[in-house]
Amino acid sequence: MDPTNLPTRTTPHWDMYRRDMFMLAAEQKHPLFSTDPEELEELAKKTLSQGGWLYASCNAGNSLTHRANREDTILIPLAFYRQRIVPRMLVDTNARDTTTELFGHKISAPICFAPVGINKIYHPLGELNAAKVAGELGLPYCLSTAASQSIEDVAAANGQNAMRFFQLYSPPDEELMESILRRAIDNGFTACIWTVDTWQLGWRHGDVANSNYAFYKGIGAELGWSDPVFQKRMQERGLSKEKNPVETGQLWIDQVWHGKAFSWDDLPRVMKKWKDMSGGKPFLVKGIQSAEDAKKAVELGVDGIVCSNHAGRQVDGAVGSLDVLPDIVDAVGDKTTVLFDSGIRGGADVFKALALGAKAVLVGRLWIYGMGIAGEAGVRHVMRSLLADFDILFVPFPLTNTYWFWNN
Ligand SMILES: Cc1cc2nc3c(=O)[nH]c(=O)nc-3n(C[C@H](O)[C@H](O)[C@H](O)COP(=O)(O)O)c2cc1C
Ligand SMILES: O=C(O)C(=O)c1ccccc1
Repeated sequence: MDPTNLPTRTTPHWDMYRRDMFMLAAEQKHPLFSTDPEELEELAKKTLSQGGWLYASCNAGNSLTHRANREDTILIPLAFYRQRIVPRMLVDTNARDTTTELFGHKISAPICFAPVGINKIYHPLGELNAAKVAGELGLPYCLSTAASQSIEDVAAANGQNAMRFFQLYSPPDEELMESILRRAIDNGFTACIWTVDTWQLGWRHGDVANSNYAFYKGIGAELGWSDPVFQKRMQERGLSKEKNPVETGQLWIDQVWHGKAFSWDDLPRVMKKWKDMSGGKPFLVKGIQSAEDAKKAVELGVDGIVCSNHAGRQVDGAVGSLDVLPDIVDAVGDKTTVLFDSGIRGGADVFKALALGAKAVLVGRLWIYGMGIAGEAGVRHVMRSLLADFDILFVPFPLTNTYWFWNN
């Protein structure tokens, strides 16, 4: 195929990445690394530090939930493997356009960067790599409370007009919570995503066996170290970041991620705080896997839910996230914005989640591995590959309602 002869479109140009790949072939060069997710994983395993690889790849227990997110078995086809697309031909797809709106913001595709903590274990610049690429591609970026770069630096890397969310692990210390929310709001974070499935970490054998908890060694406390209220808390204990990086790192993690489970009664309080402080910006809960919980969250007034099982890292033996999406969409899809994550590895997966009713998806491990392999360029490569892959399958969505699907 003549790479200069691809159809031209106005926005966005995801298929340009296909052209870039063709051009490499013409120049006898190769892409940065394979775009096949399985090979990506293999390469990440070889390239990342042992701790980085373990932390990104470990799942709860026997990985049953992680596998349920994607895997087929002969007897019980599950999740992404069960859902199949029925391709239809000779539909005019030349005018396809992946842009969509999320909470009033135009984004260039229904794909967001999932919140991921302690990115410095993958690359010295950590979160800045992903925030920058997200801004550049016009995709929402979500910053984790357990980040290893500050709110301010991430916002600057993400860019002025970029859409960014703040993922909250809520500290019981109200003054501290207000302070981090204030900084997020002042730095242009337009929605709060409260994660409710990780009051404590899942039991991940690889991490347990290797004592692989970087946040307990002083990585992942950047939001605290750069926070005036947390700085006060350090001083009260006679600690400083410079002299006591490990203790203050532990103090931060113990504060924000205290192992104390909140309940539904806490939701209105946390949401009200964000709403009052931000002038009513969207508040979402992340980690919902049942229609009943989705209904409860909607009754309490959330603006959105993230149907997610944390990539299978929390409850071993839980249902596949895609398998529960239809029930959740059925229960609340007309009342709230339903986002989806856990197990997205390619364009067809994004397509399936959207076809089952998600408004957009979040992606985690794909770009983590890309970052671990090749920093900012690795994130860009993985995400442009995902977009190019999605673009091929994408047809304007009114059409998809009529013909996209086969399952069971
Ligand atoms: C290494 C790693 C760290 C994560 N850290 C966070 C976090 O700090 N906060 C959060 O809400 N979710 C966190 N998650 C979950 C992701 O936001 C997301 O739900 C999940 O990765 C999506 O599945 P995928 O990786 O298969 O795309 C983390 C996931 C991974 C793999
Ligand atoms: O590991 C995780 O899944 C996660 O959510 C997390 C929480 C705290 C620090 C780093 C990551």
